[in-house]
Amino acid sequence: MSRQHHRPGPHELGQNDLVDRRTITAVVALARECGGPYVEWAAGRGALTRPLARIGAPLHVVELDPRRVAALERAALGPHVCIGAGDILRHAPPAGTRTLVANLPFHVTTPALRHLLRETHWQHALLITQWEVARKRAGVGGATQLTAQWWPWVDTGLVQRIPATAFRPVPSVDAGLLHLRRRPEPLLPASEQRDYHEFVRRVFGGRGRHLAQILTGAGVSREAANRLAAQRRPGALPRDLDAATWVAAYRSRRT
Ligand SMILES: C[S@@+](CC[C@H](N)C(=O)[O-])C[C@H]1O[C@@H](n2cnc3c(N)ncnc32)[C@H](O)[C@@H]1O
Repeated sequence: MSRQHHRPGPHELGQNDLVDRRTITAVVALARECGGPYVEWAAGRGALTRPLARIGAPLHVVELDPRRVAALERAALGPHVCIGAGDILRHAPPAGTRTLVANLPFHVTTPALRHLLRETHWQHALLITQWEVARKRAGVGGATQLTAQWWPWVDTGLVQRIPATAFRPVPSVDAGLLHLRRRPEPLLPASEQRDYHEFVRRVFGGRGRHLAQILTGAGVSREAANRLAAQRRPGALPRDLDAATWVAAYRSRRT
């Protein structure tokens, strides 16, 4: 078959569907708490879509696989549910969206997360990702550059571990439920996003034997770098900083 006519199969599309009732109930209960209108990315066969639709708030659904889209349309979930065929990496949640829910296809987790963080029309995102990804993104046991870059605007929390047996086909690793919340009161103004992102990139890419040296190399005053490093455990690295310390370090740059 030519590349042009290649139709990705279930594995390539990351079609590990949720089948565990308890997990579905927990995700939808949290979505209900966060409130609608809703967007669901990567809706699949509708394991989450159906109970989300029953909440009754507007629900905008995106799925790439045309067969799955057609099946969701046939399910006639109600006039408040809009089923869209499309790529989540290109989808912009409509203005007014409160909560975005996604059991993310594992192969696009990081690009989907990057894309989501750049989108502004959502307040909560409930994301199912591989367990290690969920832990890292939530800053458990060390934060990633991407998490640190968005922390002043988006708070992250790890809700629960989801065993691999909750999916069909069963993936090779467990998953986790990640909760991103847009901070009602950001720790930095949006106008500083670009400078702050660059600062975090410099710190993560910086050289130095210890944290104070790395921070100084990224432009933090020596005094502030020593003070912030002294508040962490010995041997701490940039990934060990929390949101408040990142902001304090950014604000302590030499002018
Ligand atoms: C892990 S399954 C989740 C399905 C369903 N939400 C569930 O929880 O059972 C991921 C779904 O994303 C779809 N998908 C894969 N890549 C996609 C993309 N780039 N944009 C939209 N959907 C995609 C797959 O076809 C699959 O239905």
